[in-house]
Amino acid sequence: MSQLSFKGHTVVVTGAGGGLGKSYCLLFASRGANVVVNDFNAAAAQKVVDEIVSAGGKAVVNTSSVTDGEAVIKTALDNFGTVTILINNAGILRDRGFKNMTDKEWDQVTEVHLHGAFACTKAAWPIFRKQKFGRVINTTSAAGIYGNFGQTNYSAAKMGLIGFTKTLAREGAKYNIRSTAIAPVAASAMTETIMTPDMLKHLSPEYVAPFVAAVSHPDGPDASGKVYEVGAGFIAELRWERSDGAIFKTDASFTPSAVKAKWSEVTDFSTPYYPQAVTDVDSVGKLEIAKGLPPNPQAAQEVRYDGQTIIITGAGAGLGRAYALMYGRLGANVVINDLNATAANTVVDEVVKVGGKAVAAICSAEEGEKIVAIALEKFGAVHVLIANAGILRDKSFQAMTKAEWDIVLAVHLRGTYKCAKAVWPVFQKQKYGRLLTTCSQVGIYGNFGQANYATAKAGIIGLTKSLAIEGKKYNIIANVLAPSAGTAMTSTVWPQEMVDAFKPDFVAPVVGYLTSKDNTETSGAVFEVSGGWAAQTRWQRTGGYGFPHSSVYTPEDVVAKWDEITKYDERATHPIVSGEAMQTIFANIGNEAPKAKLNPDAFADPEDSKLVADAKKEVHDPFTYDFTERDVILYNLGVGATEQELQWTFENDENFAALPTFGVVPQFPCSTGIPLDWLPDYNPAKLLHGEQYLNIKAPIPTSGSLVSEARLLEVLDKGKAAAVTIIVETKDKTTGEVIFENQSTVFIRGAGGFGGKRSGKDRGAASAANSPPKRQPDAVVEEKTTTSQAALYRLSGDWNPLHILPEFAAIGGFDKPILHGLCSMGVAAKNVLKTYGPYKDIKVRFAGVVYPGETIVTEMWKEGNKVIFQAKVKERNSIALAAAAVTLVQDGKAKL
Ligand SMILES: CCCCCCC[C@@H](O)CC(=O)SCCNC(=O)CCNC(=O)[C@H](O)C(C)(C)COP(=O)(O)OP(=O)(O)OC[C@H]1O[C@@H](n2cnc3c(N)ncnc32)[C@H](O)[C@@H]1OP(=O)(O)O
Repeated sequence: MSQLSFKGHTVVVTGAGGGLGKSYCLLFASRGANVVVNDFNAAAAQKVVDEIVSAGGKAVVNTSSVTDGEAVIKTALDNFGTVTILINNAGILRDRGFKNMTDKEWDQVTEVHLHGAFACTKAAWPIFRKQKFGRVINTTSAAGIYGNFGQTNYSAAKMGLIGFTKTLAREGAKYNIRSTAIAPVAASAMTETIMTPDMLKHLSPEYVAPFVAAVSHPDGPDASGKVYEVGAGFIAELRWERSDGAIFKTDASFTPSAVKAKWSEVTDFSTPYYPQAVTDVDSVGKLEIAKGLPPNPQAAQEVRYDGQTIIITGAGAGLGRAYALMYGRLGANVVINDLNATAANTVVDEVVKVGGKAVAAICSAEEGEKIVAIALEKFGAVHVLIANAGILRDKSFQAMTKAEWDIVLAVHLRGTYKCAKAVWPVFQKQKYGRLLTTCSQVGIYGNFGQANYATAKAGIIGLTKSLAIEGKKYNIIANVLAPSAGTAMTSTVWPQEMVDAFKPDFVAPVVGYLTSKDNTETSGAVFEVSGGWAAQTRWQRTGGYGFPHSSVYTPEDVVAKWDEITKYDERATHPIVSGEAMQTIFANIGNEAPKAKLNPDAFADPEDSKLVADAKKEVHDPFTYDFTERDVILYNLGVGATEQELQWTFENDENFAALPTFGVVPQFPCSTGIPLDWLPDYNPAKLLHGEQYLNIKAPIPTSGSLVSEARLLEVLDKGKAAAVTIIVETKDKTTGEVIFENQSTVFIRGAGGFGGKRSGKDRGAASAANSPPKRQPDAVVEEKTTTSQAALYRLSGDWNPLHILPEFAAIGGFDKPILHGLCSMGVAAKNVLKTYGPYKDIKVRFAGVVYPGETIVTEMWKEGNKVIFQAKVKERNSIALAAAAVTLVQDGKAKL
């Protein structure tokens, strides 16, 4: 494809004085974009601008804080009149174990990552909407996706940005504004300590930037609302995967003990589902099923809370109240936190009535220390924290005020942090703690009009996963619940009958099991729960694509490999911890393509037209062909070897071998992978195989891994047709030894007349005319092909429909499907081998078609160490292979 240009685009990159940000700036500028280089460090930003300007690009510095998004975007408007792409890249780290983390360290990280991204995006948003184009790239991290030790603040912020991205994607869709989250892996202080400098160079930001450019381009792939891990040339997409879950009867038998009895069903991913939005669950249907079930079976040992103290924030009503009553019934001491004193005190009385003990903690959920102090004073310990308090301030992103953003993040995310922080030392000291935080499907999938809420709720997932990791050795278990229930909060957005049907009581038992001492295994997990249904939600990651490290991949390469990057097939995985995810990325460091021996300059030709010269410059990915003896046998059968010839058809024969012309097979996908659609009037149905040259440079293995690299060698303009020759070198993947060289010429009827040269260079044996001597042939062998010959030969990798589909053959001008040229060659070459012994190279011209079922007559003339041959179709007395020859192996020792 042609180069993706960013001419006319203005890209704002935050935190661009070095590392990833700088790399983005250089790439966008090199492709014609105007760039705003934002960084606190004026000197660093200026250096990037200087580098761009001296290379002929356009860039300006901005040194504003990202929290002053207006000022950042204003620089773009003042200098370039608009902004089209915003890359929220600025970030800081304040790593610290949770116990010692200060509020300041928490706040600084959320300030830059979350409030910074909000402010810059908010300032760019109206411009994006007005011009009906915008791209937002938010920078997340594996620490946010999977959690990480010592990074609760960073994990929360980074996961928050995923919720933010997913919501922006929904809100921006109708204005052609796309938002994508990427988790880049690039060399950092952390990786420097565990990797050699040689490995680090493969983790350079240049292995991330082309991906960002590709998904930012107007013609780039649509990655809106999606999450990617990118590093070391490896790219994979992530999505949420949900278990089918378990359904419980919603009556008095729905207890934590019932949940315990069915827990393996909740976490069973054998029939997974891939929700896209909050609405992707049939809650009503599930509730109906729940109602019709028999009473729930209970676990043999009842889940109880006698003597345990539970703190519940926002417990004056709704879910919090339902949890409080459940814990009370099971013998717990419950601390009822709420801002509303009357509500809290009422719930205290209710808990006492059902058999528990309770105390009210009347304060904001952000006052974690105060709540914990009340718990300790009254009950002497805390065993469980349920961070449940929450508010809504829904508004479209365009209309959302900073105050609305701030308060929702403060109550949900900071409030959860503060309460967790306050109980943490208690939990650590007693080496026991159960923490349940409250997320929402909005935080998981994003939702229109809830950018603040989605960000806060997603942030809670990141925080909780990190807490689960840090808490492990202290027997602290932390999970996240995304409940749906009719409450005062949901009543503002749900119809009344839904509010009535989805009782908070139908969520509480799941909370009761997860926070019990009976749960010793499940930690760091996310659950969706509503109306008697409970399911687990986890990340699924595509097998991804790793670009080889022979050169840095390009945005165009990303476009070309998009299907592989985003394909969720059997290679997809479910990483739980960042280490697992990183492994694949680090593994790609070893993905070294064989050093390019095919020097592109060697094929440059002053007589080439610009069209051809440009096409020759394209670099193509190497192709790895993994094969077994089965592939060898299949090929041998495809060119007519029989069960009588066990050396070719039985893998345990002591002389088992591939026929020499098998050498065309490993390279075939590589040579045919070179695009030819740049030729004017290119029609693949009009393509015929014209000539083939194969040079066998080493013994042919019968299984293994071979890597082929292809380049355009020659393009000739035959007037009515184009003749294109491709050269391919095939090496053993392990040893690097060259096994084959192939030169394939295709003849594309109707694609000539583009102004190229007519005659090619002398390529020695590869282009020799090989005219048969005037005498009668020295040997003649006849072989009848079968009518299924092409159908069989296809299985060796040439899937061209010309050989099987009558309709396609008709477009190519044939009455019926024709035989593969390489199949006719294989048949004739096998008969040359049987007559004269092994050879080291072979060249043929496909002069006329053969139909499956026809008889191939091979006529041979031995001339020194060469055998010149031609092949005719007996039934039509027409030439099929001309100008053909092999060079015999002198010592005759090669293994057949
Ligand atoms: C890289 C990927 C590689 C592999 C992809 C392959 C995919 C496969 O699935 C496709 C196939 O297997 S197709 C089946 C095998 N091929 C055939 O059956 C083609 C048979 N040949 C023909 O029909 C004609 O020769 C025909 C049509 C080719 C030419 O006939 P005419 O149009 O009559 O040509 P003519 O007037 O004789 O000559 C014009 C100029 O072209 C040169 N030329 C002729 N035959 C050629 C050939 N086979 N290969 C290359 N060049 C050829 C002539 O020399 C002449 O050049 P100039 O005018 O400069 O003298």
